[in-house]
Amino acid sequence: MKTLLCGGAGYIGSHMLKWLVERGHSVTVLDNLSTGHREAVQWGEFVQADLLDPASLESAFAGRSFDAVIHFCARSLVGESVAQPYDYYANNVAGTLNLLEAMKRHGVSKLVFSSTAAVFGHPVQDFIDEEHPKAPINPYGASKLMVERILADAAQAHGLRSMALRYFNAAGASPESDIGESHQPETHLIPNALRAALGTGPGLKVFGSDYPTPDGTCVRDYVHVDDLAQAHEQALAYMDTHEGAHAFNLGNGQGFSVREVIDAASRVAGRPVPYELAPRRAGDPPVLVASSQRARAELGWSPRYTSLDDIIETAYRWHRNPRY
Ligand SMILES: NC(=O)c1ccc[n+]([C@@H]2O[C@H](COP(=O)([O-])OP(=O)(O)OC[C@H]3O[C@@H](n4cnc5c(N)ncnc54)[C@H](O)[C@@H]3O)[C@@H](O)[C@H]2O)c1
Ligand SMILES: O=c1ccn([C@@H]2O[C@H](COP(=O)(O)OP(=O)(O)O[C@H]3O[C@H](CO)[C@H](O)[C@H](O)[C@H]3O)[C@@H](O)[C@H]2O)c(=O)[nH]1
Repeated sequence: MKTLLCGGAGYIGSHMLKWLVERGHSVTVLDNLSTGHREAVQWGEFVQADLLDPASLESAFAGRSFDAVIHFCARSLVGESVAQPYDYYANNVAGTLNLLEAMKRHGVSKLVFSSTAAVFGHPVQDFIDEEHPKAPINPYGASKLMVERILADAAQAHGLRSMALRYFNAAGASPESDIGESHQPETHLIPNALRAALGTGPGLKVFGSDYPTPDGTCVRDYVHVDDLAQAHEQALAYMDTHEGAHAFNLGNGQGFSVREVIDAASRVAGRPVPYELAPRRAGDPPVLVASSQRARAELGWSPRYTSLDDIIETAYRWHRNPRY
């Protein structure tokens, strides 16, 4: 199978790339390297192009044929999206429209799209399933929900088959430590906790300790990047037999508080995570935990990393000696 992997130089995209190539897929990566790393594209073919530049986008399609596109490209910092909404709607919505138009021109009719738990906004139930109301509370989540709606319209108008996969908190790294998470600036909890423990980053700030949760800190559902990669491969197969636009929530179904993550990171690193309590970060819901029953039932998805310590262990191995 020939796949165009947009955003394949990024954190989740590079794990997808490795996963697909190891399973015999032929992959072309398209990335503008705005937040991704050329060093992360260690397999397949690389085309430097920007979704906002139709001519460069065209160069990725020209002379190649693809069975499907997997689309990870996005600006994805919640706080930044509040401050710079135009940039977020331009990159995440207009960029995706350019991609959809190129796919239509070149007869590619299957898409897997990176959506997010942020499409739900404040949860109204403990386990968020696909039927949960979608009421994003920031431009990042709104931009992803707009794309989901465009995909539903594209199915009806153009027969596009699509799978929106809504990740909860992607975490961990390839067990071989050849690729891993390297965002600049790093805003995610697990890398920041590990870098604080290793002394390669500043002390961790715990954003909020007065939330209505058992220990006062936010609760999240951490899912390993390789388990996400497996779901994407299953999503590609699902579209062979299913028309239309579909959406699936992807998480482990278990929530861990920031304090529990700090304890786990300390256990894994064998040393304490230096931290201080800090004010709440704008836009953080207290609890986000997935129900992934639909993905389990319909895709046959079954995450292999169910222990938080095991997930953090793979991240720790990467952060001890990051290659980029
Ligand atoms: N990391 C998470 O926990 C998480 C959770 C939910 C959803 N997501 C979504 O998953 C996707 C990947 O997330 P990530 O953490 O790997 O992010 P990332 O920033 O590491 O990867 C995104 C990649 O897309 C590229 N890119 C961005 N805009 C582009 C453009 N206009 N043209 C070409 N390339 C472009 C970047 O250079 C980067 O390599 C994003 O769409 C994000 O919104 C991530
Ligand atoms: O240095 C830090 C970093 C994070 N946190 C806290 O740790 C929790 C997890 O934060 P992350 O930044 O690791 O993850 P988010 O839940 O904010 O973000 C994830 O979910 C979002 C949707 O809600 C987006 O999809 C985003 O791309 C994805 O990484 C939050 O309560 C946050 O306040 C800290 O206390 N200190």
